[in-house]
Amino acid sequence: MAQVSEKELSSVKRRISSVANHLVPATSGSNSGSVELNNASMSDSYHRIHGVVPCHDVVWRIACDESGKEFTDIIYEKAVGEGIAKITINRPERRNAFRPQTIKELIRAFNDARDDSSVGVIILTGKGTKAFCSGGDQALRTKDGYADYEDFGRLNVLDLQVQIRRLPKPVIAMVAGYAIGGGHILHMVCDLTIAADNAIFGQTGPKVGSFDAGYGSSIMSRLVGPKKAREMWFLTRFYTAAEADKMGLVNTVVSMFYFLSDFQQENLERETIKWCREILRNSPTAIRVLKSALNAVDDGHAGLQELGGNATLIYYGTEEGNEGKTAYVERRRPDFSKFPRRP
Ligand SMILES: CC(C)(COP(=O)(O)OP(=O)(O)OC[C@H]1O[C@@H](n2cnc3c(N)ncnc32)[C@H](O)[C@@H]1OP(=O)(O)O)[C@@H](O)C(=O)NCCC(=O)NCCSC(=O)c1cc(O)c2ccccc2c1O
Repeated sequence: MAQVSEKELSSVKRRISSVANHLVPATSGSNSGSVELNNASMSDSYHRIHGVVPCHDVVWRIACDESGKEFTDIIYEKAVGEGIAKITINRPERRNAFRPQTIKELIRAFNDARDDSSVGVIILTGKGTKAFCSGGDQALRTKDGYADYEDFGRLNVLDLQVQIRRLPKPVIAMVAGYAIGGGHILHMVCDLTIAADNAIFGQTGPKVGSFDAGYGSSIMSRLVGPKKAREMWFLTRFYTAAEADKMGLVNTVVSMFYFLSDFQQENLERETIKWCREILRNSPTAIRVLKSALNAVDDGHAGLQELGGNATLIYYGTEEGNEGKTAYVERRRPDFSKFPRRP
């Protein structure tokens, strides 16, 4: 039998390792999390340079917006020393169903996180492990929407959906328990969804006399395909996290907890933070433009406007753009002759 030389052996090893580097773990949701698994198995120069994503605990600090008004229906936090904001719907006794006040507070917190240049990623979640959000508070439903402190109804969750969609930073839904009705739509309009293994997804609209014929239908159809979207809306079934994963409704499923010695540790947030940190290592402008590009076709004119706004934003930072403004301010004719007409 022919002997294999050291050189041939090392060449085979290199090729196997190169192929292995392109494999993603077959199962998501291990306790160690997909990011760690991927990185651990990769030894190419890209991974040597960028290294593994840190997994130390995050320290949360309560945040407020510029109004300084306290939040009652949500908890708004920012991670100390990291670009992560976390917004938690805080009505666990109602399975985190929202009322108009909840939505108003969510809009305020999302506005603040958008304007805060130290924030690069926003997590949306629900208090406790039983529900992410169970949709509109049915006890407050009126003939014209949902009403709490006012004597007219609102459907202001629609404004929140648009806000999340247009927000130039990634929004990650961290889902434990039920994501139902308007709550299910909220997770769908987020850019990514990290689900715990106890998560349950579904629409109830046609059972409780409601429907979302906007993003709730169109984005769902994009995510799971037109047939599955019809199934979700027409039959109003609930789906497990594993089923949602298979349907493309979520990015990954992780076990809610893991056990370290005798202690039960929170795993869902740990994994979500890893995803945040991985995003935060990347170029914020690239992420911003990509988010608008990924939404552009589906969002029509509004989508194009968002993408176009990003082009203007970048152009303002160029010498060429600046020449136009400077010439105007100096009351002279602009000289664009030095700028290339690229092929
Ligand atoms: C989510 C559940 C499946 C959970 O069931 P479980 O058995 O775990 O818990 P309970 O049912 O006992 O609930 C505990 C407690 O919470 C109250 N609660 C739960 N969800 C709601 C809710 N959405 N509104 C009001 N209250 C809620 C429940 O009554 C219990 O209270 P107790 O006092 O009895 O302890 C299950 O709870 C469930 O199916 N919930 C209802 C889900 C639902 O139908 N949501 C509404 C869909 S419609 C919608 O969300 C919606 C909102 C909008 O703003 C729109 C705007 C524009 C277009 C469309 C919209 C839209 O469709």
